[in-house]
Amino acid sequence: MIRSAVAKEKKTTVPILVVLPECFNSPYGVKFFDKYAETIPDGYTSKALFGIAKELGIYLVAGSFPERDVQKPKTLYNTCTVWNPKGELITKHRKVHLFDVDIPNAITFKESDGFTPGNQFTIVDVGPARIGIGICYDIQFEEFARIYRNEGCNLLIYPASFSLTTGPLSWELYQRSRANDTQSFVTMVSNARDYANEYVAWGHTMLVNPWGQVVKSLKEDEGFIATDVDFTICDQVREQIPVIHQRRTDLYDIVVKVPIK
Ligand SMILES: NC(=O)CCC(=O)C(=O)O
Repeated sequence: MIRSAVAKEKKTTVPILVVLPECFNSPYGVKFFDKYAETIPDGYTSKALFGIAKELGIYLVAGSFPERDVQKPKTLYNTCTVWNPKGELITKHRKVHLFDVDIPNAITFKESDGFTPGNQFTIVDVGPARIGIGICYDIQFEEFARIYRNEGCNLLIYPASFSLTTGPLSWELYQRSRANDTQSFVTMVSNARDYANEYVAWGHTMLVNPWGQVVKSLKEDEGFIATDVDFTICDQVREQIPVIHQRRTDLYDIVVKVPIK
């Protein structure tokens, strides 16, 4: 839950943003995706999210759930929907990088056997926050986060469900790296750990600041983080260490190949 200290100081309405984890209405496993998939926005889960956002008057970055394509019902996406306080669907992000990995004696997962990848960047403005959205494995791709930074984002949100193999190695590392690379706040919001599931999530929901410091984090159990976020910290870091203006784009660059909405 994120509030703006700036808005509070100015005594304007304080936007409240709630973030849910990846695949929050379905087990995370290829064999489950088709069973749990719903069309957006007329499926059961969309209607519930619409109702909650409206009733509580919040912005809701609703983790993700399996989306069934309306035109091509066999096509499924891992999709994050974003709702405003009126209960309107303001945007959705389809996971761009699917979790296809093979680590011997640890984990083999082929998300692309169930989902089709999305093909776009997703940016949403909420009060002083310009939010770039990714889903879980999307965080491993630094160029993806860099594009959000170049587009002026100051908060990167990744609903997530890291594995028990990669979680201890890189869950915190990726968030601190992306926060440091982009001088932004970064959060990954995870499902709690549940050993009854075939895929056991790492947990450890976390918020990292633009200095790359962990602001708050949970352990593996169910829980939530509630905190104010002061985006002036972002401005300070960017002013004091102005790397964005010091890049040598005469030597290298990052190219976007799709229109950014
Ligand atoms: N749900 C996912 O995308 C898992 C990503 C993961 O565990 C990773 O290491 O990345």
